[in-house]
Amino acid sequence: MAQVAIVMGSTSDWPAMQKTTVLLDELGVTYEKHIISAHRMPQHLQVFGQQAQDKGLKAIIAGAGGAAHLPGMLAANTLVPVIGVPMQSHALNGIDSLLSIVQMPAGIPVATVAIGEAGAKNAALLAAQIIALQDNTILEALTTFRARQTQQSVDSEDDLI
Ligand SMILES: Nc1c(C(=O)O)ncn1[C@@H]1O[C@H](COP(=O)(O)O)[C@@H](O)[C@H]1O
Repeated sequence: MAQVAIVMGSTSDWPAMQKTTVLLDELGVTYEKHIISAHRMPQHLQVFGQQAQDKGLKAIIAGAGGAAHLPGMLAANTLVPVIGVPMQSHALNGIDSLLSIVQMPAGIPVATVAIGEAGAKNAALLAAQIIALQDNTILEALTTFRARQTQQSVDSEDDLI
């Protein structure tokens, strides 16, 4: 049983969304991956959302680009927290994706992260932090991750010439 679902509107989102899996693997968070488009697969989306809680999912990471309705429509169909990742689009550089995801009407929240790969990485960390509220193993993995990240930043000073 996976703790997190990574959902994206298209396989073209995978290069950025794959960044989530690297971090989830590192932290020991289990996940499943799906292509589900609110536009192209509306019935699939509804069924997936309605089954998410019973499957035991603790968070859903949803990446979409352009008119990015996927995260909001998933959130409308479940009480599992949804983290939306705006994909970098060609036409508008991801501003379209960002605004589509972040500007949810009051009542149906989507936790929105930054555009592209940085957002995908933070989505994984945020999902892990949600799970860590009730899972000490993931809490320890996050603590180690933070400590290592801090040390790398401290050490990076030595690279300055
Ligand atoms: N935003 C959505 C949705 C949706 O929100 O339902 N479904 C696909 N897409 C997005 O369309 C972009 C182009 O997709 P294609 O590359 O398949 O044409 C992708 O970034 C995808 O997330």
